[in-house]
Amino acid sequence: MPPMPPLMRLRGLTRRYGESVVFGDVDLDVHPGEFIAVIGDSGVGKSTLLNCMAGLDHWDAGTVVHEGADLGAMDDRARAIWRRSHVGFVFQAFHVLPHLDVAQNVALPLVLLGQRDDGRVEKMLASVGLGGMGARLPQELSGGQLQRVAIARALIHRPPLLLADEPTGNLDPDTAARIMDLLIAQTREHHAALVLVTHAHSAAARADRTLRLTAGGMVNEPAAG
Ligand SMILES: Nc1ncnc2c1ncn2[C@@H]1O[C@H](COP(=O)(O)OP(=O)(O)OP(=O)(O)O)[C@@H](O)[C@H]1O
Repeated sequence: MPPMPPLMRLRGLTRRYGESVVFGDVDLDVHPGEFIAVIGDSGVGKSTLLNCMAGLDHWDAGTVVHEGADLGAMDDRARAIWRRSHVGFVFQAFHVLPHLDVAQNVALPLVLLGQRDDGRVEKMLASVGLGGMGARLPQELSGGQLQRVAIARALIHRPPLLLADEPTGNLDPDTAARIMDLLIAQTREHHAALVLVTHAHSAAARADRTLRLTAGGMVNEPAAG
């Protein structure tokens, strides 16, 4: 059988600010359903790379291709439309909208895609441990609960690719461990690929593979132990 084509393929991806190269020559294949952890020194461009993969940032050389579609060839509008249906994004700072209640926050991707809820939001809230909390406002939630909302929102439209940028960075260690359990379990349940940027070795240890971003490209990080 021929090998499965990657969901997303990065080739020679390079990002500069003026004369200074943030990262260069990044090659990466993300396969359907796999969990990749990306680690690297502070400032090496992990968040920038993730934003490029989401089509939220631009790059200076190289390609990002998702299932044959070249993100670099799309204009901003086409990229936004692509992102809506194909990507879920979880940020360190939650990015939950304060004036919408929990259920409305989670339903947002469905609204943007013109899809019906069909009880999906309630089911999703229950599966992230927020059953019955749909009518609450974000200000009434803890940090861990806010990140559960963000995870539910990132997955509600069943995107094949979930990008998470330090999603537990603002949480205490116990809450962080529980949120990581949830993120991994939910990603697996939805058969999504997960690319996680993290400084936490405990989180990286749970990935199918760990890659280190360096100025010169992406290198395999040997498994610990
Ligand atoms: N507007 C800008 N102008 C110049 N350099 C910038 C700008 N924005 C970001 N940078 C630089 O780009 C680099 C990559 O930043 P990025 O946040 O992607 O790194 P990171 O690896 O995610 O860092 P951390 O682990 O600390 O979150 C940093 O060195 C940063 O100083």
